[in-house]
Amino acid sequence: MSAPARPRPTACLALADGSIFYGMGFGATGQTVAELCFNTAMTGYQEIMTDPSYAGQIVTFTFPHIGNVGTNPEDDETGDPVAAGMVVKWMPTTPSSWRNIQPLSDWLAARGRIAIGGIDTRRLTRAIRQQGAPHAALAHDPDGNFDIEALVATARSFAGLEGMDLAKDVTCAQTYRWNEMRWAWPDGYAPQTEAKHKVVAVDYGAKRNILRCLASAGCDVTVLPATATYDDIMAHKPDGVFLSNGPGDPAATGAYAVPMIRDVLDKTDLPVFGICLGHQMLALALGATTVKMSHGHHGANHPVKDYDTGKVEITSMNHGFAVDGQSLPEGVRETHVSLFDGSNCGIRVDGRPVWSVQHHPEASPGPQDSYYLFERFSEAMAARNA
Ligand SMILES: NC(=O)CC[C@H](N)C(=O)O
Repeated sequence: MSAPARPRPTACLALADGSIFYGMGFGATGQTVAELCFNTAMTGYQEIMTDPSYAGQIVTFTFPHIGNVGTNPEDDETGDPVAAGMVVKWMPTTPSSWRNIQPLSDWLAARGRIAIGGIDTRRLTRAIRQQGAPHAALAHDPDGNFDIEALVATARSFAGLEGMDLAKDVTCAQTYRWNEMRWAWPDGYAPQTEAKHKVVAVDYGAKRNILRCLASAGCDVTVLPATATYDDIMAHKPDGVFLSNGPGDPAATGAYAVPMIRDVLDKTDLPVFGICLGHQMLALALGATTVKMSHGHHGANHPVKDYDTGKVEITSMNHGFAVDGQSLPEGVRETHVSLFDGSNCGIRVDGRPVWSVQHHPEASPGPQDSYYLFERFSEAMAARNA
C-alpha cells in the first residue's frame, strides 16, 4: 500500500540565508517581504497582528493553536492588520468562540495579509534565535508555483528595519479625541469615570488599549499625529504628554520626534509618559542611545523588575530595538530592567514626573501587572495641578 499523497504546498517562506520552509497558505495570496520575528504569547493573535508596532515584520507564533477563536471587530488594536504576515504551526481550525465573527483566514484575506501554516515553528524559532531576526519573503500561491531563487533574492533585498521611520505610515492623519474606556479591570483597580486631566497622546502607531487605559485612569485624551510640533501640542493646553508605541527604528523617528520632546522637557514642567517606541524616543531626547537587538522581545510573559518597589512584573513585550542602559546621562535613572537579558526597560528623570517603559502596561494581549503606570501618570498630573 502506498502512503497517501502529501498535498502540494501552497505557501513558501524563504529566509535571506537560503533556508526554505514549505507549508499551506491561508489569508491573502501573493508575496510579502519583511523582518521575521517570533512571538511567544499563548493568546491574542488578532491583537498582535493589528499592533502597529509590527509594521515591517512577519510574525511567527510559537503557540501552535492559532485561529481557533476566530476574529471579531472589538479585538483590533488598529483599523487593519499591520504585521506583514503570519507563520503558524497548525492550519487554523473552524473557530470555536461565541465572540467569533469571521474566521482568521477570511479576516486576513479581506485585509490583504498572507499566512503560512504547517510550519515547524520550533525549528524556525531556533533559526531566528541563532541568526538574529532574519529578513524573509513569504509567498502564497494556491497553484503552488514558486520561484525559490527569486524569493530568496527578494528576502536578501529587504533593507532591514534599521534606519526606517515607519511611524509616518501608521500614525493618524488627523487629530482626534478618545474617550472609550477599558472593558475589564485589573485586580484592585476601578475606572476613573471623571476625565480630570487633559492629555495629548502623540501617535507613533498607538494601540487602542493604551488609549483606553489612559481614558480609564482619568485622562481626557487628544491624539495628535506623529509629526506634531511643540506648538501643536501646547495649543491643546495639556496637563501631560504621552508618547505612544510604534514601529521601526526609534533613531529614524527621533529625527523629528526628539526636537519636539526636548522642547516639552526644556520649556515646561509637564508630566511625560512614554511606552515602547515612546520610551525609546524619550531616552533619545534625554541624550541616551538605542541599539538594534538580536531577535528582540515579543511575548506576554517577560519578567521585568521595578527597582523602586523591588517587585517583578510579568509583562507584555514587543520590541526589536532597546535603550542602551549604559548610555543614560546623569540625572536619568534606570527604573526597570528585563530579567531575561538585563536590557533596559524603564527610565526616569530625577526629581521630575518624566518617565517611560519599554514593556506594554496596557497588555492586549498579556498580563495586567504594570497597569499601575497609568495611574501613576494620572497622579503626577493631579500633583502638578494641586
Ligand atoms: N512596540 C513598540 O513600540 C516597538 C518599538 C520599536 N519599533 C522597536 O521595535 O523596538
